[in-house]
Amino acid sequence: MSATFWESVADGNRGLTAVLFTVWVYLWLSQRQTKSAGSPKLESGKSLPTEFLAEEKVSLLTAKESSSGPRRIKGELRKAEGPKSAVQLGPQQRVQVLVFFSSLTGSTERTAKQFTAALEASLLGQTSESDQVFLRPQLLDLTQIDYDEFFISPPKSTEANQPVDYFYLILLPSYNIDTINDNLLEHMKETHNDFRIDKASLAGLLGYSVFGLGDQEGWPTEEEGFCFQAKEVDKWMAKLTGRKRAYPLGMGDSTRDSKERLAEWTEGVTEVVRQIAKTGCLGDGVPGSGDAVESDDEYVSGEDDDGEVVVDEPLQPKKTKKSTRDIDDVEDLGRIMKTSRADANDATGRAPIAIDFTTYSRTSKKPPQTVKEMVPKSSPTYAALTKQGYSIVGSHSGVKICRWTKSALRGRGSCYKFSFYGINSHQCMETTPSLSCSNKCVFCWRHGTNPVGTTWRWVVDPPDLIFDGVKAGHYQKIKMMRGVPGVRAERFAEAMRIRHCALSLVGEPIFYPHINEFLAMLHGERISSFLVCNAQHPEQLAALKAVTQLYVSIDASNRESLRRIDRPLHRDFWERFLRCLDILRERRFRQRTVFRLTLVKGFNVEDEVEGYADLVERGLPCFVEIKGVTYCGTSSSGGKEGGLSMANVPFYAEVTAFVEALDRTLRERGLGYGIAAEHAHSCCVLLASERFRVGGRWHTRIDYDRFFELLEERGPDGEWTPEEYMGEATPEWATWGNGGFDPRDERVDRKGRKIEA
Ligand SMILES: Cc1cc2nc3c(=O)[nH]c(=O)nc-3n(C[C@H](O)[C@H](O)[C@H](O)COP(=O)(O)O)c2cc1C
Ligand code: SF4
Repeated sequence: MSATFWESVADGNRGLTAVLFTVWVYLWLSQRQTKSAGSPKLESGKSLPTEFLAEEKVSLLTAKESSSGPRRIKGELRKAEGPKSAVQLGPQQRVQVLVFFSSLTGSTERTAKQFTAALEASLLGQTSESDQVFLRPQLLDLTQIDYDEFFISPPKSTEANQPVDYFYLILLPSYNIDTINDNLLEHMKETHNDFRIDKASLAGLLGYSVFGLGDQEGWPTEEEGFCFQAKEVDKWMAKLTGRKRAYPLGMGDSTRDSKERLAEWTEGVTEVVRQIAKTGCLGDGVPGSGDAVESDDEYVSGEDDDGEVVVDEPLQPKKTKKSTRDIDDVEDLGRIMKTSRADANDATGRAPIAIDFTTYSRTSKKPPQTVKEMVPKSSPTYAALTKQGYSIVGSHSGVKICRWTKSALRGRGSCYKFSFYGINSHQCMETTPSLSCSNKCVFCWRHGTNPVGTTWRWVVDPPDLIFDGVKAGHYQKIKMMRGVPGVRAERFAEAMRIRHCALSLVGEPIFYPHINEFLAMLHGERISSFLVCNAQHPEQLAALKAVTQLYVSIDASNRESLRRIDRPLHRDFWERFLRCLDILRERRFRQRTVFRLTLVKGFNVEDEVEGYADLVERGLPCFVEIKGVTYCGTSSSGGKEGGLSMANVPFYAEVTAFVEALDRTLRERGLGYGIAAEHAHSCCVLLASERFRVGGRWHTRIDYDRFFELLEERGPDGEWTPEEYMGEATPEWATWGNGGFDPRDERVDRKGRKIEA
């Protein structure tokens, strides 16, 4: 009874308190509105704009509010509206860059002063180009400012009709002793967690970036504390600004490479600030524009490298309107090509080049009946591919950054080609000049929508259009990684120079009639070429000029198994396949040749070791890569006839057991192979010819500079041997038995959680 009484009193009290609180808030808000309507200016504080404040004790403008009531600071976090809407600068809007620093022993202060002066010269030098006006960048010492004035909400201009937008740059040394850095971090945490303040109260900033200084002699790795406070500040700024990281966190060792690292970071940051001035936003798709996920699992996708992709939803083909145009004579080809490519050419001004039917079959006498685009913009394939993150270039080429490129940018490991051949994943472009191929492999996720054919029957885009387009597409996608948490400024800067090209995305690169010209363009820019073909086009393979590494996919060891797994369109698929192996055999002393085996349990693993050994004996490739198929889906990717499930994905132990059996068989036959390297992370093992073992050590890596020298000296048809561009010894960590994970990076699982070694 008494309990009920006291409960009702308490309830009554709660109700009364709520009413009083509401009345009080209402009064407070009305008072505030009246005040601000009459006074658009800030109530106190100095104006920032024009004087250079480096040496001053800076006491700056503030958003001071009445202290008599709770203050609600509103940020402007925008939810996934698309990048362009992130921040819109009006004409003649003024942009103020604020450079914050802290320093105990003076080096960061010196660096920050030089940096600000350089930034000022650079920014003010180009103001006239844009509608925006850059105010002189201001340097602010974190020991001298009031955090409430800068790290709760952005400062406001003192002149109402002259709005200013702010961009923050923070240069911060790390200290594992108590310093001002701890106060700043504490302030940021409190602001973010303060229920009265919007979680992203700094979202009104144009953007921010952080550069950390540390000392790797005392704190060698990030795990051991190198630049740990800069990392923390970067993280909290991402939260407070609603992910407006405009450029990746930079880090430099003040005793070694800080100048170099800072120069890279400065270049990137300056470009971003300029871009903001021109466009009013952080750039296409930059997560910092307001639509990213500040979490570690943002890039979990159902893809693996090299186009061996399987996704959860099988893509349904839609009926497309059939072209009714027939070709009456050869001259009509030109007319039809012109009309069918009109929109694609508008942008480039480059016309498609003469069609070149690549079938070499003697029986095919009739030209195809229509010439159309392989992947028109209006097609379901186009929609499906772009949805999956592919950029379609012209009408039959594609580019996409693979998950390893993203992973390497974030210091989370590179693909097996770094471990085996020294390919930097963050400098690797994955592309194909032909999205079409002549197989319908069960493990190809595009089954059902991809264009297939035994002959090239589409409009042909010129190689320079493709080359320029895929590079632009790749760089655009790299730039989109700028604001992603964990991206390393150093790798980001390196990634803006493509050094490798994996021609293996999807489709069949040698199907493209001008593949040799395309390769010459790659090599002309010293971009290495790893070309994977499906062993169905022997004539094109025979006509192929030098590539850095030449692959054929070996998806099965015998005719029946290959028919079942690749579902080839060519009736003479097995003969074509064997002819390709013979071509590789001839090439083995001129090029690095590779067999790539993709193991699919239930399809091409069981009882096939002897058969694979026969194929190796026939083609004698320099290397044999063996990889378990990847599957990340919930339903069949191949439809009723050939769908895969998790049951088809071999465990790494099953892959290694297979490799050991194959290795044994090859040894028994005296073929001179051995297990050279592994990358357990991607379920991949490398068998190599003894030709690549020197002084008891495997040398699977490539001397890329030497490759280009040979190419330049002797031309793409020139004679040289793969041994001539053999690189240094395979690093110990990559050799068989050592796992193959790059020790510079941090292992994480698919959710971004750290995996202990
Ligand atoms: C007491 C002390 C503690 C430090 N702790 C760290 C640390 O935890 N992590 C790190 O990367 N560097 C650390 N450093 C290195 C400094 O961050 C580095 O020398 C920096 O450049 C100093 O900048 P300043 O001269 O502007 O203070 C420490 C240095 C000192 C003297
Ligand atoms: S080689 Fe290039 S495209 Fe292929 S997985 Fe590695 S980084 Fe990605």
